[in-house]
Amino acid sequence: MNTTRKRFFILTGDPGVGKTTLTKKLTSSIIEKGVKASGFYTEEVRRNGVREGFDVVSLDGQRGRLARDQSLLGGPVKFKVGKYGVLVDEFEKIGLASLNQAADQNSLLVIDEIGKMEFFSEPFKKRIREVFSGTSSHVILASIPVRRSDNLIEGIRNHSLAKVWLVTRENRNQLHDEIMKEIASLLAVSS
Ligand SMILES: Nc1ncnc2c1ncn2[C@@H]1O[C@H](COP(=O)(O)OP(=O)(O)OP(=O)(O)O)[C@@H](O)[C@H]1O
Repeated sequence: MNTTRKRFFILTGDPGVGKTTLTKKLTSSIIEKGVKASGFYTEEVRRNGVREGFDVVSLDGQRGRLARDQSLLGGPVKFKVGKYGVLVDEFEKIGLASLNQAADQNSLLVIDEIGKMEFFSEPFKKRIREVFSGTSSHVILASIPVRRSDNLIEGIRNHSLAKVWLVTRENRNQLHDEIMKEIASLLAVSS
């Protein structure tokens, strides 16, 4: 693989705009081409229309709790984002572990998302620094929040190997084909 070609595909956009949905569609399309993929998604958890929190789901199908409304967690909560308590241990067991299993060269690493909740995990931050150091040969599909200016996230956004797409309600249905073309060309599979 050409080592200077952009291979960090980054989605950003407002909360709820469709980054996870797009990431899932792209990942399925890429796996269908026979490319190996690992990593995780974060998914909203709703009950009777009310958001209770978020789950972390690895590409190999394991699911854990990333965060829950604090009222649902008995006892004191160490890590909080708004009304949610973040379950760092559960995130590490599923999300971080899925990045550590990352397969060989030319495989896809899915990281949805790199945000405030996930950053309560120091080992996750360390792993993120490693995978974006440019020394591994993974193709990365990741999402980052649009409004957060953390040094590590800014470093990813401005990385010479990164290409960033702003996902909006207007473009979210077109982006799949555009991004798929780039990833397919990089991995030498048909789009
Ligand atoms: N292309 C689409 N067409 C119709 N509905 C969509 C589309 N993409 C996402 N949605 C809906 O919008 C909601 C939020 O989508 P999604 O979870 O993918 O957003 P997100 O940007 O990942 O959110 P978050 O910032 O919370 O991670 C979901 O209910 C999903 O079904």
